[in-house]
Amino acid sequence: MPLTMQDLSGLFTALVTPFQADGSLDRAALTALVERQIAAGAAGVVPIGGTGEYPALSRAERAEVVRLCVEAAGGRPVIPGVLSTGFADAVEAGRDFAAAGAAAVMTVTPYYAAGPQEGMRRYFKEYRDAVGLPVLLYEIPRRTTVAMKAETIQAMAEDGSIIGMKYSSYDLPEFIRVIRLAGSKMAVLSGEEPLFATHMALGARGGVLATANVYPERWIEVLELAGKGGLRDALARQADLDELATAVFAEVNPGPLKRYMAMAGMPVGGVRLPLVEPSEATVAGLSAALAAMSAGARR
Ligand SMILES: O=C(O)C1=N[C@H](C(=O)O)C[C@H](O)C1
Repeated sequence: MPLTMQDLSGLFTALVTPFQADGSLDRAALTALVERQIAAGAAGVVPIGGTGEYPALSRAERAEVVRLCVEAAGGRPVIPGVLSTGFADAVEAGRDFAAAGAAAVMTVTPYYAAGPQEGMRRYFKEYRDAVGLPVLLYEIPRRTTVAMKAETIQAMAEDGSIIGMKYSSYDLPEFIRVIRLAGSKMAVLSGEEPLFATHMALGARGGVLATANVYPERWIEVLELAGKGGLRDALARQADLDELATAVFAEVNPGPLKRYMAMAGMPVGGVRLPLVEPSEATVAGLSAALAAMSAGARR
């Protein structure tokens, strides 16, 4: 059965891509990471997004990562990122991932040569028809400079181009407009950790979160509190995670996150160029966040 918007609820972990000391894929660490997420109750996993370093991987490595995630996910949906700049490469990647067993793809708005809103709507309509997999729109203006209008997202949902989207933006008024215009036609997932509880309270059905690599259970707690209308309790439960998010996103993700994972006893190797190891100041922030999370675990 193809994935539908009803399947897009709960926590989806934006997976890092573990590397060995020589920079090659660490297949065993990736398998263990996926199994940990599924055991914790994640609804599915999202490999090779920004957190998974899509731009730094070869075509063959991306397909291998998807295949390994499908093997380890025990039937839970694997929804790989497609971060190619334009149509032909994005279609090629989507077809590779379909062959590797992906349940859907999370495809970023085309960037560098982005086009107007109507061009974006037509792009995703043709893209959906070309890849033959359900598609989630991935909007992240801070990385792409592309911001979608709620009306365009509504049109994309109504013409069947998308079954959902990851909303990675701090524009809360537009988020509310997306929920109002399109929230009954496709699933909105939050991609902004500091806004996650608020997005849930405003109508998101779940999230695609990077720090869930380390703390899936805590994010599921926040999700459940917010989903039951307990926004204040959800925000309180999220407080330690907010300090972690500030430290993790102090530099380009996933450099700080991978270092934090090593500090937390989950070694996943380093990042590939042009990303570099986090600065001393960022590591100090990560250490403070780890102390706060450890203290919070005892509460
Ligand atoms: O890889 C992802 O999916 C995510 N990427 C964003 C980023 O790297 O900026 C962050 C978001 O939490 C998930």
